[in-house]
Amino acid sequence: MIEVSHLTKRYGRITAVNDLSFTVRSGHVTGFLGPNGAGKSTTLRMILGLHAPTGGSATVAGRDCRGLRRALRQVGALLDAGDVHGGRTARDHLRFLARSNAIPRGRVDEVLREVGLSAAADRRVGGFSLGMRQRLGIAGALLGDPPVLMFDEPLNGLDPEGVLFVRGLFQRLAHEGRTVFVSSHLMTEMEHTADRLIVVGRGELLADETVAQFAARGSRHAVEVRADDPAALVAALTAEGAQVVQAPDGLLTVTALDAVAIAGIAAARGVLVHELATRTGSLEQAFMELTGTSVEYAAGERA
Ligand SMILES: Nc1ncnc2c1ncn2[C@@H]1O[C@H](COP(=O)(O)OP(=O)(O)OP(=O)(O)O)[C@@H](O)[C@H]1O
Repeated sequence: MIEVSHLTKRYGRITAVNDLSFTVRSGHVTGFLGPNGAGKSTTLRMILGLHAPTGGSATVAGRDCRGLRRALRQVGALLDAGDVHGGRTARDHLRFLARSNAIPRGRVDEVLREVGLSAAADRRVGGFSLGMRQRLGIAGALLGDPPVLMFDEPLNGLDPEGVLFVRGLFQRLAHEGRTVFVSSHLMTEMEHTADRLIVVGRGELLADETVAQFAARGSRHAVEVRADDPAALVAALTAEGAQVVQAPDGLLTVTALDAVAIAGIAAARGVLVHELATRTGSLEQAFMELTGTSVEYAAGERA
């Protein structure tokens, strides 16, 4: 279990993480989702004890990771797949990690096999593709057989086979009762990877729920309506509790009432409906709606 309590990190005037509190449970794959610059990497680094928080605390299995000895046995992490000495072979890199964490040498070949890198074990990491580096990083996280695992954007650079493989691996680790915490800035990646989600924007918590609960936000229906007297229809629908947005061309987007109810209300008021269409939002839309005001860098944004 990972517990984050009122965690805050400031870099000068920038607040990267702001009073963040959440719990990551064992036995689940939990997605850590947020747009670029939302503070995910900074949070992961603080959980691992690599950065000191400005305020608050983070613990793994009840313990502060700062100064933890043989840390890879408690928590395995992939933070930056590029952070490996390119001149070393994959096997040498893992042997070095194993030695410094008092992990038996035999474990190196086991994890290489587990991530599908046995055939490349004696090749220099400098010649690895991004996907191979990700696999090597995952092997490093698995090395100490830890109960808690954290991965920062692990699906970056993986081909479709690699993505499926990693998803299967995360599910298996969770079924074994481990805590699996996976960051991403793409909802589409997390949709089939995680079963719980912690969503952040501008360093603050926006949602902490199951993927199914999050999906319920995404599947909220909106009904688009065109009518001969939009103003009268807006008044009638709003009186029935609907939320209505009117576009300059008269198109009404209605939420909180379904198409049948809207047609009935229009008929009762003698308003003629020309067009009535139900639109279903995607999970990606729900994510964008939730994080829309917290995106640090948006297309078309002026400095
Ligand atoms: N060492 C640092 N010095 C100054 N600002 C920093 C530092 N590290 C991070 N930041 C800032 O803190 C904020 C959060 O960054 P962070 O890398 O944690 O976000 P992220 O959610 O991981 O983003 P991404 O998905 O782009 O990796 C950003 O505004 C970033 O510019």
